[in-house]
Formats: sequence, structure tokens, C-alpha cells
Amino acid sequence: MPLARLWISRAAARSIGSANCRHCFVAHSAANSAPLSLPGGGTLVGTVQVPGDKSISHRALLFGAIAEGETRIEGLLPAEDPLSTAACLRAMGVEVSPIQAGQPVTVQGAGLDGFQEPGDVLDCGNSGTTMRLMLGLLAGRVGRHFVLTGDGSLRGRPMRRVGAPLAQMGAQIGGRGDGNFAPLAVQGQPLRGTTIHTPVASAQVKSAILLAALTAEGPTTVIEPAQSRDHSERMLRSFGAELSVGGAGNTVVTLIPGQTLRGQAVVVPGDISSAAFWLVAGAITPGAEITVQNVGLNPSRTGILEVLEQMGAQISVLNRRDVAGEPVGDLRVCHGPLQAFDIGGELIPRLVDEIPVLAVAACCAEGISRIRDAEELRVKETDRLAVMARQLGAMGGRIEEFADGMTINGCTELHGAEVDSETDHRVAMSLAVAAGIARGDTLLHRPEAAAVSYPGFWDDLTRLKQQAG
Ligand SMILES: O=C(O)C1=C[C@@H](OP(=O)(O)O)[C@@H](O)[C@H](O)C1
Ligand SMILES: C=C(OP(=O)(O)O)C(=O)O
Repeated sequence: MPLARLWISRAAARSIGSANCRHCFVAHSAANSAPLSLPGGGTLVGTVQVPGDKSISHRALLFGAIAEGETRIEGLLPAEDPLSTAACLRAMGVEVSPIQAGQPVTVQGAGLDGFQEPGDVLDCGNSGTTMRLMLGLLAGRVGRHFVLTGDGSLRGRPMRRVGAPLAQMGAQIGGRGDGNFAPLAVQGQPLRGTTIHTPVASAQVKSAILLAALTAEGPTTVIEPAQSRDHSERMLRSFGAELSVGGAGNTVVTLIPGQTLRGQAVVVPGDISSAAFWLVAGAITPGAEITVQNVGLNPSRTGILEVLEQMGAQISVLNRRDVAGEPVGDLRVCHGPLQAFDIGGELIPRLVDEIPVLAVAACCAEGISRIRDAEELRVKETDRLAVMARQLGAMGGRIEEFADGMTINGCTELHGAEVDSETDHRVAMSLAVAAGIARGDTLLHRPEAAAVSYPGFWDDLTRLKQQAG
């Protein structure tokens, strides 16, 4: 890395952060794409409250919009992805109050058939969840026309996985690449219920089908190859939908249409996918001791805890409780020795977004870790297998990439390097965790990507470093 650039970047960081502190990072807005200098070494101590769960936030907005009456959401994630969902809903005439950190958000339900035809293209930004769930929501709006698009990353992500099952129900969705890529055009049609076997365990596909099923004629059954996160099922039930879940491992979901959904009070727990960065940072950083408060512990999301336990990480769950239909707890993690892991199969959907940061943990474990059956990572915001292999590789990580996963050699001493989030929020935050244990300084390009799911990440990192002294 050119040394001069590192110094220039540090000076820039100091000029916006509080002065004279080597741990001061800068809270980046989407508009600010200056690279960020991350010093290696030091430790992390303290308590952190991660922002609201992204999956639950999207669903609270969407289900609130199609319900009758008001939905009041506490703890909604004020990040770019849920803001995209809210903006699409507002463009169709749904009243969503301003989304600000710490403030409850209200949605005035338009009812199942209440959306106006939007006067312009619906922009889903960087959010796959917004686009896929929106397709399910809009497919049955008879006689109305919708066009959905997104940023460069989202326009390259596969959408036929939703378009094809919806077509089985009678939907008419067109797009580039034979309907696979946005911009996508939806011409609302009457839908019929049916039985659909999904080829991938994806909560986005399942939820899109369930949303379409609400306006279909007759029941719809979705059968998944393995269970994906079940926030839609839980929340649809609490809004009054008639829904049954069964089959081996809860892989069969049937929705019977005809019920009126009623606005609810929703409390969104902290996002375990955001907590994962602190869990791994706490486990791998010498001297670290971190408590993450109020984290959602839905069993369809807690794969990360199982893997960290398998690695021998010192993690305890405190204060287990139930909040508005979702299990919640506080997580405490301390640094300690780690063993390699071997993961695949049905565990993958339960930790799919945590694999980039698990790759960082694997660099610090004893032995060779293996990730299998994770080809889905290739169609996220970036190809996360390739990007993590490339970026962690630049820091000295010894990673071999396969079509469906990777192996990661443990006991690797990472070194500071010039790295790039490649615009992926989970990559940006995973590389920040790696930078903390690296020898020397790391220069991270495009750190602002973190704002897609965790706008306060850089502030929380600064605080945990400062509290460590
Ligand atoms: O339904 C959701 O809220 C999500 C489901 C997952 O995607 P897939 O359903 O495509 O696996 C996950 O990666 C994404 O961050 C959020
Ligand atoms: C894959 C993700 O989100 P989405 O699919 O909604 O863009 C993610 O948040 O890691």
C-alpha cells in the first residue's frame, strides 16, 4: 500500500472524527466514499445495542401496509434497505411516518387491495428483500402495472426464483434475461393458489409466495428443501392470516386466504446478523469482552451461535425472553482459543448472512475450517465467496474457494492491507473485524456500504475501542 495514501487517509479521518485518538473512525454517510484507515491491535470492551432486525423491519412495513388500520413499529431498523421498502410503499400511496433512529414508525394500512398504481419506477435500492417481497405483494393487484428496479448490484441478482413460482400462480412478470433481472415489469393478474416446491431454501422466495397467496383463489402451499427464516410466518399469523406450518423441519407452509389482516404493535429485536460482527470480534480479539443487548434469537437465525459454540468460543446467552412473538436475549462474548469448524447442509440458511464474518473467525482458529453448500453466497449483494477470498487473501488469509464454499486455514497472522468492501455491507464490516486483529493498519475502501444494514457500525466500533482504553 502506498504509505502516503495511508497518512492522507488518516488525516482526513481525524479531521471529521474527534481529534487525537487512534481509535476514532468516521461515521460515513452513503455520500461519503472516502477510504477508512483502520488501525490493527488494541481490544474491544463494553456493551453495544445493535439496530433492529432487517428482515423483521421489512416485514413490519409490508404487512402493515396491507393490513386494515394502523401498525406501530418500535425498533425499526433505520438503514438504507428498510428505507427502500418504505419509499416503494409511499410511492403507492401508503402513509409511512418518517423513519428516525429511536422513534416509533407508524404505517397506515391501505388494506389488501389498497395500493395505487405508482406514477414512476419503484426503486428497491440495494435490497433483494424489498424487490422479491414486493414482487409477491404486487403480482395479484389486478389491472395495475408496476416496474421495479434497483442499484447495479440488485439489477444483477436473480429474480426468476420468485417470478417462476409466482407465474405458476398466474402472475405476469417480465424482465431482462428472460425475466430474471430487473428492471422488472409486473402486470397485476388474478392469482390461484397452488403447491410450490422451491428449489432453494430462501425466505425471500417463500415470503413472496405467501404474500401473493393472500390475494389468490384457494390455499397455497410452499415446500422448501430446508427451513429458511420464519419471520413472515410468525408475523402474518399475528396480523390475523390463516397459516399452518408442518413437515419435517417445518419446511411446509400453507396459507389459506380470506382473512382480513389487522394492524399491530410490532417490536423489532436487535439483528443477530449485525450482532455477529461483535460476536466474532469479541471471540478473536485478545482481551475483548463485549455484551450485545436485545438480540433476536429466532431459532431459524441462530446458526452463528451454534458454530461459535462448536469453535469453543466463550459466549453466554443472558436474559432470555419473548418480545412480540420473537425470542430475544443478551449475548456476552470473551476472547479465547478457537477450533476450526465444518458447516454445510441445513445449517447454511440459518447463518447465510454471517458466512463472511465466520471466514474471519476461521483465520484465527486452530485447524482448517470448511464451508459447504453455500453457493447462495454467490448471488448476494456481491459474490461473497469470491470477494471474501480476495479481500481476506490480501490481508494474508489462506483461503481456497470452491463452487459451493471455501476452506480457510487457521492460525493465520493477518496483516494490514488496502482492501475494498466492493460495495457489500457485510464485507465492509467483516473486513473491519479482521483489521482489528491485523498487524499494522488497513485501508478500507467503500466503508459506507455498512449503512445498508448497520448505519451506526463505525460509531459502535469507535466506542468499543475507546472503552477498552
Ligand atoms: O427474507 C429475508 O429477510 C432475508 C433472507 C435471506 O435471503 P434469501 O432468502 O435469499 O436466502 C438473507 O440473505 C437476507 O439478508 C434477508
Ligand atoms: C443478502 C442480504 O440482503 P438482501 O438480499 O435483502 O439484499 C443481506 O443483508 O446480507
